[in-house]
Amino acid sequence: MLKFTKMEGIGNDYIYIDGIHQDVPMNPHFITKISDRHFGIGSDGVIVIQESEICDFKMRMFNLDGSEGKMCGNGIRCFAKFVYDHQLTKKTYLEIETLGGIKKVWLIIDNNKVQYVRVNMGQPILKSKEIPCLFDKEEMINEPIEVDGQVYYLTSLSMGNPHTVIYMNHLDFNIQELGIKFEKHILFPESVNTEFVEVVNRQYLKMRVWERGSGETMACGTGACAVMYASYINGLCDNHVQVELLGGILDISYENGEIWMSGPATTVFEGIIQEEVFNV
Ligand SMILES: N[C@@H](CCC[C@H](N)C(=O)O)C(=O)O
Repeated sequence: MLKFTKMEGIGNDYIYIDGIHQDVPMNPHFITKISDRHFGIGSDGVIVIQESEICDFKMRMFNLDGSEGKMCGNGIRCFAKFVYDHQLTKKTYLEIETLGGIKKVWLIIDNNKVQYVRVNMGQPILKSKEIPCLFDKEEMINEPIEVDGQVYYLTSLSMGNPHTVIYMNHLDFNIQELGIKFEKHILFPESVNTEFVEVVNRQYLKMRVWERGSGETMACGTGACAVMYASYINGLCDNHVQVELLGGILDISYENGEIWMSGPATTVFEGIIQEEVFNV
């Protein structure tokens, strides 16, 4: 049997499992099964807490379809709350190893409770090769790309994982139909997370996201950071914005070449996964 905690960061929900004291079967069958909203616990994916040789902890994250993601912005805030609440550490400043690099995280505690979490998300990467994006220019900033006979202007970057940002007049559109076209687009050999953005003003952006491996989610932390930076370099916003997603608002800023993200982290419930679920 495996203990788990269901947590969410503005509606981006994952199943958190302590992989330090338990053996976690990190295979796609197990991930998709427990993430299923009918046959499992229900989530956008799974996050496993591991020991790290270079940091306080290591975060592994898996999307709904079982694919492994390199970084997760909403996930890392909940990860930090998890290790603090489960007394795996007493520290309120943590360095967390991810496949998308080392992230620095601060827990803001009041009344013995984690009130919100602030993360240094590092430097955004624009180089096409490093995203990776098979575009013939070094960077893809507001470039016209034809998708199914229609032209969209794409700004692509990595926040430790790949993103492409598209500006829209409004966000009332069929994301199921459009999102998948970018996720599977030949320009992105490792697939891509796609953010659709409405600029409300220079300090307030609205977005919807289509995540690779999970489809539409209520929120994406790395996506909100990608949106902030893309909007900043396109001259559409200041260096400190509120980003509104379906599940809530994140505070994102760009200071001295690095992106900062602040937002909530919430525990929903805890439970035990029966052995028959993972012994297949
Ligand atoms: N929801 C996440 C991002 C999760 C990973 C993404 N789908 C990928 O595969 O890159 C976030 O909050 O950043």
